[in-house]
Amino acid sequence: MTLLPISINVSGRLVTIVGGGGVARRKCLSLLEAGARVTVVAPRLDERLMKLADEGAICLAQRPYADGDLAGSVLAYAATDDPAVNRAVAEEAHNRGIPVDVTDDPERGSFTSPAVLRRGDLVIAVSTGGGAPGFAARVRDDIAEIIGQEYAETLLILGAIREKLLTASKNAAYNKHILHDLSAAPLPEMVRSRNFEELDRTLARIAGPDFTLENLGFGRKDSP
Ligand SMILES: C[C@@]1(CC(=O)O)c2cc3[nH]c(cc4nc(cc5[nH]c(cc(n2)[C@H]1CCC(=O)O)[C@@](C)(CC(=O)O)[C@@H]5CCC(=O)O)C(CC(=O)O)=C4CCC(=O)O)c(CCC(=O)O)c3CC(=O)O
Ligand SMILES: NC(=O)C1=CN([C@@H]2O[C@H](COP(=O)(O)OP(=O)(O)OC[C@H]3O[C@@H](n4cnc5c(N)ncnc54)[C@H](O)[C@@H]3O)[C@@H](O)[C@H]2O)C=CC1
Repeated sequence: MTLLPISINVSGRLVTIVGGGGVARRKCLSLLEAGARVTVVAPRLDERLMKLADEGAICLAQRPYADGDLAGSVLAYAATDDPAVNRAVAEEAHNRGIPVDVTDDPERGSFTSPAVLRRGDLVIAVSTGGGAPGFAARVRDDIAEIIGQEYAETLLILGAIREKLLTASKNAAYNKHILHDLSAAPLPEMVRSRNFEELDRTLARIAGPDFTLENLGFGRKDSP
């Protein structure tokens, strides 16, 4: 399958997961990380999901799926161990125009879940189009060896520079040129080695003398 990767904002929105086993748990934890309001419909619950329901972190309908359960959801997951139930969930989702991940039958669904690496706001998602999900996780782990926490810190710095640049000057071509050069510079390497003097010199050279870590609101020694 050739799929289109997109990044969806589910913050504060309702997402329904039908099924409450290990697969549902994995989807649920990613959804909570992204700030979704999650409802799980399943007669039998994984221990972790049960605990989340007890804590009020998710809503629970502890019963078999019934047509209509997807009302008001922006996304749906069919994650039961019963293919007929997953098909019924897929059908309701398609009828309502709700994107659905059919976890046992990707061709029937409208999206699949990638293996995800998060470094702060930096998100790296790996998909094999359903070909070999375990391999997607392995590729994600390989990337994690290369892309460390310094990329999250670099992103914070670049975000602050971008905001300052965009407020200071409306010259889009000039800003684009600076941001391009900053993105290409070895900033993550400098952050990793805590070489903040060189980082400051590089920022000043590319963006201008005002662009020091201190001026951007980052304390020196513990920056950013
Ligand atoms: C289509 C998709 C639908 C979806 O769920 O979205 C799907 C479907 C299926 N997965 C199956 C098996 C496994 N899935 C994993 C793991 C993950 N599966 C994920 C996604 C996806 N799995 C979507 C495609 C993603 C893509 O290809 O890009 C990950 C990446 C993300 C996530 O789940 O959030 C997560 C890694 C999470 C992490 O580590 O962070 C492992 C490894 C393990 O468990 O350790 C195994 C066993 C090894 C193997 O089979 O490879 C089976 C057979 C079930 C059976 O045999 O009964 C089906 C059904 C079928 O293939 O038809
Ligand atoms: N996408 C993925 O990453 C993977 C997908 N799978 C597929 O996902 C399915 C689920 O896997 P697990 O979570 O490990 O299974 P599991 O056996 O741990 O959980 C199944 C869940 O489905 C619920 N369920 C059964 N009938 C239901 C109904 N009528 N309405 C609502 N809920 C119902 C059960 O109460 C239980 O909570 C498997 O059948 C397999 O095909 C399996 C492994 C990985």
